Amino acid sequence: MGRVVSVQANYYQVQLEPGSGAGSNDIAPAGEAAQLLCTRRARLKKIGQHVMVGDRVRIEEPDWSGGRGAIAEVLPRHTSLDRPPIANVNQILLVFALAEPSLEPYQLSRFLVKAESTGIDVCLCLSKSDLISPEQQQQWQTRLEGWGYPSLLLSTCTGEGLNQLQTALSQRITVVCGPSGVGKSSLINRLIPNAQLRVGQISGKLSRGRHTTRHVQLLEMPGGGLVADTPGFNQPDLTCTPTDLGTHFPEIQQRLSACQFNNCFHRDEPNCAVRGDWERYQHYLYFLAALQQPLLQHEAKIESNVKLKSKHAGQSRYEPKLAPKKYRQISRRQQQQSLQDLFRDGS
Ligand SMILES: Nc1nc2c(ncn2[C@@H]2O[C@H](COP(=O)(O)OP(=O)(O)OP(=O)(O)O)[C@@H](O)[C@H]2O)c(=O)[nH]1
Ligand SMILES: [Zn+2]
Repeated sequence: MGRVVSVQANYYQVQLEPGSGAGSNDIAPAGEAAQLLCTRRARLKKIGQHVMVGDRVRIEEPDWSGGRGAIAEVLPRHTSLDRPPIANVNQILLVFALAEPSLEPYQLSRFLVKAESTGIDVCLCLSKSDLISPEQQQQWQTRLEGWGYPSLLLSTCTGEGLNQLQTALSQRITVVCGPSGVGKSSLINRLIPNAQLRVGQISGKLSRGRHTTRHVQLLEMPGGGLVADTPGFNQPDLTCTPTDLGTHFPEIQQRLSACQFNNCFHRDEPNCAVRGDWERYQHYLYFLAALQQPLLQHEAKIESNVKLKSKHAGQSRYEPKLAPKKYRQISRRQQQQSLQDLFRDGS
């Protein structure tokens, strides 16, 4: 048995589990490499079984001296991420710098919502603690606790928090993410000395890091556990539904039992207990509006193509409108116009 730690074309680098295998030929002889370069059995191709980084796999016919093998089976995945494409991740390490680049609350919120929407545990780290005073550090921590997130202070310069980070990463599969230039690669390099990930320089004026991290790869921690670096990106897109958005805010979850509605957007519903003066309420409203916008457009399109038909017993249903004669098709401009009217009426 082993774990796929990287994929290149049709080859899979598999880290072997210590002492795995039943027959004598299945057990790696002492002193042989702990990784095998594997292909995927034709049978797996036939059934459309893909192999991802993070997959736990069974290897057949290992060639110990050549360092080769063939993947015969992919075990069921516990989780599966799209970006980066990694299976069985059980922790997201979200890294934000306290300075250089400065911590933007909306941006952090967006990353938190995105991370929560995967359903995977989130561990929040505040890096470059050496750049701000202990009082300021404390202020940030207290503020983020108000959001529902304890945070770990880190610095690769002073070494603050690195032992705790090592403990947090051991025995788990962790993906490290966050904006560009916050020090993700530097942290991994400190924890895994032979990782040798490229560390970018903050580019002068913009205080933005360069995108220097690529290739999806799981690296083994000295104390156990696997970790993947990801390229920094500054604005993750939110893909959850407006209805689900509230479930990604710990503050809303805390207040939910007091809300009397089960389909509430906590916006202007009367007597909603969630609406209120908690700090991220404005973030919530902002994201909600952004998520609802495309839906409104979609609904407007449907409504312009159907009409509501009343049926007996108070029932009604939508039926397609009779198509206008071909030569009298309405212009795009008119269509736009009517969509805009709909928005005005609806708002
Ligand atoms: N002051 C200070 N600087 C740091 C610290 N950690 C990293 N840096 C610097 O921050 C810059 C960016 O570091 P990286 O490790 O490349 O950041 P990254 O998050 O991997 O960046 P991307 O690969 O672009 O996503 C480098 O110049 C590092 O030397 C820290 O703890 N304190
Ligand atoms: Zn409510």
